Amino acid sequence: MVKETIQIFARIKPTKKNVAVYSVDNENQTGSSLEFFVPKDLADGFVNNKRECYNFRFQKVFDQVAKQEEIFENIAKPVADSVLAGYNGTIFAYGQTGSGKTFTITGGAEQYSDRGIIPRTLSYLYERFSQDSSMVYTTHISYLEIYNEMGYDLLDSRHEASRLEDLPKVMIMEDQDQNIHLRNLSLQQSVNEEEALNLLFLGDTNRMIAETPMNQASTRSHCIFTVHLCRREPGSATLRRSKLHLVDLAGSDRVSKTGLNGQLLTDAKYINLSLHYLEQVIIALSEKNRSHIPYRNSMLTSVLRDSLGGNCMTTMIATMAVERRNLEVSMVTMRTCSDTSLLDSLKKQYFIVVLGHYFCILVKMLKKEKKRAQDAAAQLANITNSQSQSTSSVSTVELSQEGMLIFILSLSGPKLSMGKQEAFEIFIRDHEDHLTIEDNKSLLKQRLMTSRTKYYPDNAQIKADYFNEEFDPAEENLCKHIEEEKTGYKSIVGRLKALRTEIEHLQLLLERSKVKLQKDFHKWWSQEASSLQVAELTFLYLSIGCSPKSHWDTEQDHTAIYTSSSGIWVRLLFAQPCKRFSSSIPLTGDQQTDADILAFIRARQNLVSRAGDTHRYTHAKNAP
Ligand SMILES: Nc1ncnc2c1ncn2[C@@H]1O[C@H](COP(=O)(O)OP(=O)(O)OP(=O)(O)O)[C@@H](O)[C@H]1O
Repeated sequence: MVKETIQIFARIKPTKKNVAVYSVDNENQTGSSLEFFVPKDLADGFVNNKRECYNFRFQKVFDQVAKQEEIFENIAKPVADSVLAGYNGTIFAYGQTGSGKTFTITGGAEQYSDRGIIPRTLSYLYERFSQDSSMVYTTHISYLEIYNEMGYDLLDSRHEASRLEDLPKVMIMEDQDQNIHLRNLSLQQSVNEEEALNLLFLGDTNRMIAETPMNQASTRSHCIFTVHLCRREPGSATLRRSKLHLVDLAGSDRVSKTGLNGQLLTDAKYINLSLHYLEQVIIALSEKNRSHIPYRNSMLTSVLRDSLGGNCMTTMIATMAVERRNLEVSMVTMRTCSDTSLLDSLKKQYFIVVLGHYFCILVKMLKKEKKRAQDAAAQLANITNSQSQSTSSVSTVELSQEGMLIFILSLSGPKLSMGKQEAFEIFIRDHEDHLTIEDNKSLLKQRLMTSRTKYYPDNAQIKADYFNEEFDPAEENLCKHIEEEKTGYKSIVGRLKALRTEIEHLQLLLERSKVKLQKDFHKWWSQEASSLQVAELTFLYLSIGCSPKSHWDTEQDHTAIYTSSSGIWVRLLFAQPCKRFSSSIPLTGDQQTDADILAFIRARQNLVSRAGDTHRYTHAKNAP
């Protein structure tokens, strides 16, 4: 039933002003293509100094006029059908912020016809249930939000009254068979379309929305609306379960271009990182024979793990805005999406590289031949001169016919034009008398044609012969070496990219740890403050116990030195600044001996430690 596991469509958001130049070709049998023309002198910001024409391929491209119904019929209905047949399915909307992801997945609020994929799919599913009396269907709905790598249940009734950080987080659990279970995510039964829609609306009101420079109501999180379907024949205990994930991904903002900062910037970093991991998973899935799929890198891919690839039907809708100012980002979306789907294009690129390499070799060969032919021509000119000076000697030419022909070839390039061929014939005729050429002219011509075939890659035998005869092994080694270097650099670049991603990940973790540390510190400090008061009292008591000749010195803000009359000193470290214990404070108290004072300090050490470990006695020894 499920033929293609990953299908990628493109949808272009209606735009009235400043539309970029593009064309859609849906007539092609192997898919649709979307071509963008980017003139070099685009005035409003995007300077294109590379190509002018960009072509991307998709399963189908839905241009600006496409209605929601058309999107449902072409994209969502086949996936819903496969879910009804018992397979898992996933539909994503991927694209720049403000490009129409939410409009496509959930729909617009202005008119009934703007209903998106979710309400239409629910409607379709319940209609199909009612038509099929041979099965008993049960549906449950879950609505998960992933915001900054944390999962939240959008159907949790505490959402409205609580802050996001106070809500229970959805945790990913994995059983022995590597099945994913989500703790704290509720599954709510919906017996009809109306109940399912109510759950959708409840979840939508709880979504994380913020105003960004690109979209007034931008979804800052990935939202996964899942229909859990269970069907069985009446009277049978055998259940068949399937899931349909309808995913509205957060917008792929270019942080440098969209002027984000603060929380929005942090959001964007999380969003881009998780989209990057999703992209890696989709690329890995589309590669045949790939054993490891990196699902665990992000929460999004972990949650969708059992509904991507394999028997599941995965559909991606690349949404894009085609205003000229959005062109650069839209092209990133297209590049991401079209590359992931059309792995063939990678193979084509590889073929082009190989071809390019072959042409390099060809050019080198031609240069060598040209040189040989030039030498031969010079030799010929010498002989002709000496012929005209001495007519008695027999005319012999050391020039190989091959070299001669190649000389002519080098004048014209691989395609010998008629003009050049005539010139060649005239050249032969003029010099016929001076040449001792065994072959006649027609044979010569025939050889010329044979020689030319060497320059075309279609005759493997000739090519092999030629390479054996003519190819310089040193040059070949050099080429090999350069290729190896190139491959080495490519793998280094790949590793660096992976490292950058890793660093970004670590930075996010670091930021999270910082916040946690700050929280912990505040908690610790409030407890500490009360115990400090006890410690302070102890210290005052200690200072009263000093003899008049002894004194206190503040060494730094947090340390003070007590020096006794006989020169015994103790350095004390305080959690709070202790300026007020300077020697100017008049000391009162009993005349105690140094031994008394040390015994006093020792006796209170436990007390002070118990008071919060704020005072630590670092030294207690005789002064030098
Ligand atoms: N095909 C469409 N037809 C009419 N209006 C559209 C279409 N696509 C998008 N819009 C409108 O464009 C605006 C932005 O769309 P939307 O909120 O769906 O973008 P988004 O990609 O989900 O953005 P974000 O990632 O920031 O959440 C909305 O007002 C929406 O109604």
